[in-house]
Amino acid sequence: MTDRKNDLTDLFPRATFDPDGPAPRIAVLGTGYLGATHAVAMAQLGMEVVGVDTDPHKVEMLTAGKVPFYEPGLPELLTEQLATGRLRFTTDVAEAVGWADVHFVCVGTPQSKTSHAADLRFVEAATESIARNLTHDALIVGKSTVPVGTGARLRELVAATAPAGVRAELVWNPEFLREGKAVQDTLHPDRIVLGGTTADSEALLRRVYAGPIAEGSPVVVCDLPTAELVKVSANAFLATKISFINAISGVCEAAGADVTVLADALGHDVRIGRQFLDAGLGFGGGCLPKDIRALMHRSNELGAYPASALLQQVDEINMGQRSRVIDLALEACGGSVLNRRVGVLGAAFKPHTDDVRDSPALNVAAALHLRGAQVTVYDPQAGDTARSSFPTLGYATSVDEAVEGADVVLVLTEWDEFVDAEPARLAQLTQQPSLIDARGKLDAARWREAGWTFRGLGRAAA
Ligand SMILES: NC(=O)C1=CN([C@@H]2O[C@H](COP(=O)(O)OP(=O)(O)OC[C@H]3O[C@@H](n4cnc5c(N)ncnc54)[C@H](O)[C@@H]3O)[C@@H](O)[C@H]2O)C=CC1
Ligand SMILES: O=C(O)[C@H]1O[C@H](OP(=O)(O)OP(=O)(O)OC[C@H]2O[C@@H](n3ccc(=O)[nH]c3=O)[C@H](O)[C@@H]2O)[C@H](O)[C@@H](O)[C@@H]1O
Repeated sequence: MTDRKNDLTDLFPRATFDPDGPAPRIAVLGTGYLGATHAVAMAQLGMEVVGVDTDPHKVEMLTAGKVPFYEPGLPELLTEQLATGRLRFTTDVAEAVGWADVHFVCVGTPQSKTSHAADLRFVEAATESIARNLTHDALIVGKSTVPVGTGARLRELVAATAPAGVRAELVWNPEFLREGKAVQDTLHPDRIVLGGTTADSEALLRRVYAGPIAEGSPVVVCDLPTAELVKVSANAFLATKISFINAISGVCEAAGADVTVLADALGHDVRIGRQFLDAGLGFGGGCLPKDIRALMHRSNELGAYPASALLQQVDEINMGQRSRVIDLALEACGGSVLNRRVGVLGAAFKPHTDDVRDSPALNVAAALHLRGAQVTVYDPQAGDTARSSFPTLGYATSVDEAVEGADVVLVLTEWDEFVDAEPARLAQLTQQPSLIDARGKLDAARWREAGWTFRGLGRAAA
């Protein structure tokens, strides 16, 4: 780190208006999936960065060059950026805030324990801790996903908390990265949304994102509520697209049509597009489910009932897919899974991550376990995270071990390892070769030829 003395009076304007002056120093509060990626990416873009977390274990790991979760490409970039001396991690928020010019808020906004609303305690605490520790003019940038209206309330908090004489602006710059592709999405975003900026803060953020902007990422400058709503609307639209195809998959099943071929045909229409039309077990993860529920809740608060009614249906259709897979498993075992061996392939909420937050796969596995099945789960990356969330399930360290002696095998996350598995060899390991493909990615003909009874969502039974 260079030892640059902070100028308590003009640092913010200097960083904004002088393109040849020192690049703004960045603090990133919260070093989870979003924040760790963001901190590393900001260093990669050439800025000096400090990542701050209240969890000393995470800070220790990141400082040692270890990413506390599985995200392809991130460990290599972390190691590279630590070596430049531009990137460091700390639990000392006062030191980090006193040092930085731009403070990104990347802490969690989980679903509240008692309602569909977002729990904003972490965002409030992080923003308050920034405002309280400011020693010079600074920009606070919200990146966490929040209900519309949050930024306006946080501005009041900052105004009430920041030391007298310090100029602190608060803006919203939501994040759209996908887990599994987080590095790529952060460095090459589809768009950069800047909400509630002044000319100064817009210029400063354009400087922070100069790399992606030069590469063509479009910048949308808007007011604070629009920026907050763009984020949750994007997730709500993606969720709606998935629930739409899952609703149609039910019609396909009843009518003897094939939902995968149908989705391909729909996707050729550029107005529709093929992405997010994979029918199956539905969406899970740390974001889509809680974000549509938070938007449902906020729409109700605002009296915007059509939005909440629509999202209620999207949520119900999505949760219904989990029940449909449980029903298929019961059916495959003759009506009851009591004392039956169930091999579960997949625990993560999607491939290329070890994230099991609201994972449909683990939800189905746990439901079958509750009905008396002996469930053995295998996931190439999410075994440890799954075990700590659902310690009562059985865990295997290979596909073979999970399939061994199974009465039915369920593919619940579409890892390549499962899609490319050898059906003939695996059939020999089972009690009876019975398979449920809940993600629609397996080649049914290949598995049937190898002797498997193959069932999937959205395709007629053979
Ligand atoms: N996970 C993802 O792919 C994306 C997440 N988001 C949004 O980003 C936000 C964060 O999500 P994740 O990174 O997944 O959550 P996470 O739970 O992985 O990370 C949050 C981190 O914040 C830390 N933290 C809590 N309070 C703090 C404080 N006062 N000061 C410093 N650190 C604090 C926690 O210890 C934790 O490490 C959420 O609003 C989420 O909806 C947005 C886009 C993508
Ligand atoms: O706000 C967030 O945190 C992020 O949420 C999602 O990203 P992510 O949760 O990483 O995962 P997605 O790739 O969107 O998948 C979400 C879920 O939908 C499921 N899905 C996806 C696509 C599809 O066609 N069908 C389907 O069931 C996946 O299996 C997974 O469970 C959004 O795609 C990101 O843009 C957003 O930034």
